Amino acid sequence: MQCNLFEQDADKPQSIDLKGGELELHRGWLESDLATEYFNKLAAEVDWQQPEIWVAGQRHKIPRLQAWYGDENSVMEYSATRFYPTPWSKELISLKDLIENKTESSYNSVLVNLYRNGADGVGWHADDEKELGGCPVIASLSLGASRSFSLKPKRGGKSIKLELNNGDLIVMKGDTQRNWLHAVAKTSKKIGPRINLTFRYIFS
Ligand SMILES: O=C(O)CCC(=O)C(=O)O
Ligand SMILES: [Fe+2]
Repeated sequence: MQCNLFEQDADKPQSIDLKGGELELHRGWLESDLATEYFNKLAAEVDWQQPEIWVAGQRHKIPRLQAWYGDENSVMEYSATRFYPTPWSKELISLKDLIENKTESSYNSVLVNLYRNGADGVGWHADDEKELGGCPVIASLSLGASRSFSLKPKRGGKSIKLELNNGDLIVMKGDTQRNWLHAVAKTSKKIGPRINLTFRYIFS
């Protein structure tokens, strides 16, 4: 068995080695009781919507619920739809402040997704909209049920799968959005709801 020469520092994120991308993983960044408290508050209070998008000439409801919060000027385009942010709630601004401190980056908006069960997911995509700039830092917090988060190189090659649990925080940065796609696959497993928050900085 190979031993780790360095003691894991609980405060230090794990760096996932992506060729042409950077990903930080902060396991259990929020302690599980606190993460569950945030989950419950957000599930009840977020202004959940189920937007429709165009896929191959047809309108479809996205397979999850979604909401967009942020500063007034952080307007976002996603799958040919414009999203105007709802003003920050108390919980969301407190999470934003904590995550800004932790990740030493600033954010002016957050996309919140609710995966109601295993039938909800998000297909392969990159968060590479022009409003996010060339090298976006995207901080992604997971609350509630565990789900598999996958990444695969745009040019083809091996994919990477991470199980994201209640309270885990990942940060995608550098060229990750330029070179990699990510997804949360649907699953037939009987699982409960999960909320994911991706904090972003929108240039307008
Ligand atoms: O739910 C997740 O972990 C990812 C969500 C995502 O990729 C997005 O909102 O752009
Ligand atoms: Fe994404």
